[in-house]
Amino acid sequence: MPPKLLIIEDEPSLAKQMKWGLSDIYQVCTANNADKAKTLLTSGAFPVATLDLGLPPFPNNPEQGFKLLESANEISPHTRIIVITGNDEQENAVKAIGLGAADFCSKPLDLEVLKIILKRNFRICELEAANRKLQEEYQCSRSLYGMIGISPVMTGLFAQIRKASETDYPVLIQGETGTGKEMAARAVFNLSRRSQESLIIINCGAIPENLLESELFGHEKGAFTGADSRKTGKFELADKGTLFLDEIGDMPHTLQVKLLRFIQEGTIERVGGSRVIKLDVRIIAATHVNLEQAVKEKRFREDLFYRLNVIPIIIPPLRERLEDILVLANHFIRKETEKIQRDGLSLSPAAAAALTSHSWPGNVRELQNCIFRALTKADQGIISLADLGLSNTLENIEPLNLSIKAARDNAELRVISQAMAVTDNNISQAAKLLGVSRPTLHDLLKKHEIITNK
Ligand SMILES: Nc1ncnc2c1ncn2[C@@H]1O[C@H](COP(=O)(O)OP(=O)(O)OP(=O)(O)O)[C@@H](O)[C@H]1O
Repeated sequence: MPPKLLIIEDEPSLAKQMKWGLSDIYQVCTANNADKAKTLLTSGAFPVATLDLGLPPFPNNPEQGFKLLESANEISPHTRIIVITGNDEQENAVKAIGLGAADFCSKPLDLEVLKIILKRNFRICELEAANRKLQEEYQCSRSLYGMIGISPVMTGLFAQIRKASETDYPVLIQGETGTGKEMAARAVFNLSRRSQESLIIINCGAIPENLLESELFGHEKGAFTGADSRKTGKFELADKGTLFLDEIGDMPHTLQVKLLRFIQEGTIERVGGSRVIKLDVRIIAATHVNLEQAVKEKRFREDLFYRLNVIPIIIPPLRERLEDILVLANHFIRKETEKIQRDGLSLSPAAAAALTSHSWPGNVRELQNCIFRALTKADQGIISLADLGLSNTLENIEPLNLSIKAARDNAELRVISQAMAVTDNNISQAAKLLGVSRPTLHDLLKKHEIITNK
């Protein structure tokens, strides 16, 4: 389909001439007044529009055109407006550009000149659209509702979260402590059609068993000693919305049965009550324990596990996504320094290397705390190795050599040694494997002081 062009022109003969001359290149629509132009622009369907500044009710005055230009910038900010002005109205053209017009073309119109201007502006529009798309994709692949990650596993995880949010099925998020399970649950909720309703969060591991039941399902007045009024449980509070059951692995067996019943039938009963209450709640559960193992050990009901695990989301520990560590660290530095208005702090190379070689048993939360702690210690503009206080990794860090040359030399040495090993020091075969000539390999062997007996 040819791209759409809007011609805003009140002079019927000129509009007709332009339409006739441009219809074989563009899908041309015309508007002979500002109101009609605004209505058409609202669709956002026109990458480019031409605008004759003199519009009714004052065709000899450019003010109506200027006003429309300003509104067009708001109604359809991506439309490039080409202003059509009289030859002797240079001032108006300049003013129009100042108000946001992309270009101008003088009257009397030379159709060939207009075609060149249009072509250029349609091209710019295409490039701008492609750039916006790239930026959106880039942003989407690096973060999702505050979750940062550039590693392939994290970008894959963002895609999984988006998919999960399109349905109403239960989601089971598994991952070590501090990996971002709650963040992932919030992202699923925020992206889902239920995002305007409540997200109710309960940590099943933090509440004693006897209280957890009434916290979740509510109780009737007099249900037990001390129940002097009726209590609405989290399930009812989450009606139409989402219930996030954190640390589901810690849920006692008796409550696992009640949860299973809810998932199967969509109903609950309050403690001490006999009324069956039908609810519409999406369940997201999370745990740091290996639930499959817990099922094997009969600590968790197998049927409930399968009911919850309809959409499994597994968040890998930080040590399995090393690419994310510095991105996260810099994110936390930026976020915190903005808060405390202390710009320009950055990690020293040694500190950066220490962060990537630490094993992070506490995952992202531990990294975040480590950065916050370091920020309180860092003076001047640098966060040093000592500021991080990662005592257990310090001894393991070799003196730093972050030069590209050293990295290349290391890689070179490694592959040459491997090639020589697999070919039993046969220079011709090794050179072939490495994709270099024999003399080059000889030079490289000399450079790396690799001694061969052949
Ligand atoms: N990908 C991420 N990007 C930015 N911040 C993150 C990311 N993952 C985790 N965090 C931060 O790390 C901390 C821990 O995250 P969260 O509470 O979601 O983890 P969790 O797995 O639910 O932890 P727990 O197992 O203790 O319940 C939070 O402060 C969160 O903001």
